[in-house]
Amino acid sequence: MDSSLESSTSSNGTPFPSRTEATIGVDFREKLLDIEGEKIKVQLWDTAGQERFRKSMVQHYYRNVHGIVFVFDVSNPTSFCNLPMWMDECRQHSLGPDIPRALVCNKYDLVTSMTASVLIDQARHLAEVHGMSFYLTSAKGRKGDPLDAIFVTLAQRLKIQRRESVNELLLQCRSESFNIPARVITAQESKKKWACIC
Ligand SMILES: Nc1nc2c(ncn2[C@@H]2O[C@H](COP(=O)(O)OP(=O)(O)OP(=O)(O)O)[C@@H](O)[C@H]2O)c(=O)[nH]1
Repeated sequence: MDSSLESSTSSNGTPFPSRTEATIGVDFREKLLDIEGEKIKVQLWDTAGQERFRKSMVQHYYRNVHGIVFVFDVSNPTSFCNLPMWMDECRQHSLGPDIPRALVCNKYDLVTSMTASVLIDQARHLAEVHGMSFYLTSAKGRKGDPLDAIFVTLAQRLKIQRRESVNELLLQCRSESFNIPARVITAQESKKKWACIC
């Protein structure tokens, strides 16, 4: 969504746009997060929701995706019903289940927990089945909404994944170093091998 006029204040204290333009293609933002003392720059690619503005969404944008946030409008059940289509779109672009993902049930300020309880339960279940973190949010002025938590949690999960794959690589290097065929190893080669283990 592209914002224009600004009026009320959103949950994180920034002005909430009173009128927005539909996203055409993709919109891009950057956010600096502090994850366990490490500064991590998160790039957010917001894809157009409307089919007619999504034509320009080429394969290129799906490359190098490290996390996915599915957002639906809790006051609009159709947007929930569209979720399988979005999940399928990700699958078609080779974004596997190993990529951390979150399901965000937004515009919570427009419903009551009574009227939306069935939809929220279904969404929570969908998130559980697909291993996604689940959030109830309102981008509009509800104090304490977990907007930052969505991205912090994704970044934390990515950090853990990275650590695990580095450990795996190190283990692989170690086991490979025990399988070297018996031959003379030059000083240069042996340096390389140990550099990998360290
Ligand atoms: N009340 C309320 N309005 C919201 C909230 N989030 C977004 N909006 C409003 O909803 C309208 C449309 O925004 P969205 O439907 O989120 O836009 P989008 O999903 O990015 O749609 P595209 O740009 O077409 O991809 C705008 O007028 C926003 O100001 C929310 O949490 N509460």
